[in-house]
Amino acid sequence: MSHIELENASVSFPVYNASSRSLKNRVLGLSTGGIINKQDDGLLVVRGLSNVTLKIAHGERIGLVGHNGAGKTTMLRLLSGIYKPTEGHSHIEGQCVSLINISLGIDPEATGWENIRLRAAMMGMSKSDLDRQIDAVAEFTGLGDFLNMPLRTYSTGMQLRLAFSISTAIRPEILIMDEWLSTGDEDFKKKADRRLKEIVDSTHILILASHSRELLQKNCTRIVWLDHGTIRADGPMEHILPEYFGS
Ligand SMILES: Nc1ncnc2c1ncn2[C@@H]1O[C@H](COP(=O)(O)OP(=O)(O)OP(=O)(O)O)[C@@H](O)[C@H]1O
Repeated sequence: MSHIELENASVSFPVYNASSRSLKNRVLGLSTGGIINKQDDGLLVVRGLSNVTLKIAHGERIGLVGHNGAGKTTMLRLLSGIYKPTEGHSHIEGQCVSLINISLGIDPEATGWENIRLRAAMMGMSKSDLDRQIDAVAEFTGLGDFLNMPLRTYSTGMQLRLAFSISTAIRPEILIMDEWLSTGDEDFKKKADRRLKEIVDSTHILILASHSRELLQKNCTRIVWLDHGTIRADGPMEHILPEYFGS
């Protein structure tokens, strides 16, 4: 059974090249960003998340909301194991795929085929799994002979097709997303939508950070509301969304 637990977890980013002289305490009153602290040694630290305790069980569909800089992306990275808490603990049980930043091509000099292999390796896909799936992934991209060309010769839409096709070839137990990846031209969008929906439906745990009420309403049953790196509210979608967006 997949599950995730955070216990008093914090994520802080030390900032080495900023001056603390111009810092005013009023940053605390701002509606944007995490909390800026000055340590005893004078080092500035931005707290992306502070003391977060959270349990996510098998079957849950979680939506993350909050103002710009509230800590959503930091939380997604923590929940997908990209970040470790700088204080506190995190425990993640289940194979996790994160569809954050998939638009990035990996190596512009490598061909489409090579980039498929690179991304598969980065996602932790085994060689035998990839060998079994690579033809289907290539077919899904619709890129044909361009797969033999270096990525730098692709348009942005073509790069997205490649990234999307390989990133969604796995059926993960935990799926982490920050937007609905509707990419490409009309034709591709339709099949991309279908594939994304299949993955969202089959995953054990979904975690979706979004500013879109409609997207959250459609896909999530529980909402976690972040505010300056802490949890301001956590509860059923029908209760929290009207509170957050206003009814
Ligand atoms: N690499 C970093 N170095 C320093 N500070 C960081 C870093 N990453 C995030 N932060 C800080 O952590 C806080 C939370 O950022 P995060 O990206 O998690 O917010 P968010 O809720 O995803 O915001 P948005 O809705 O604007 O995308 C912000 O104050 C940000 O400045």
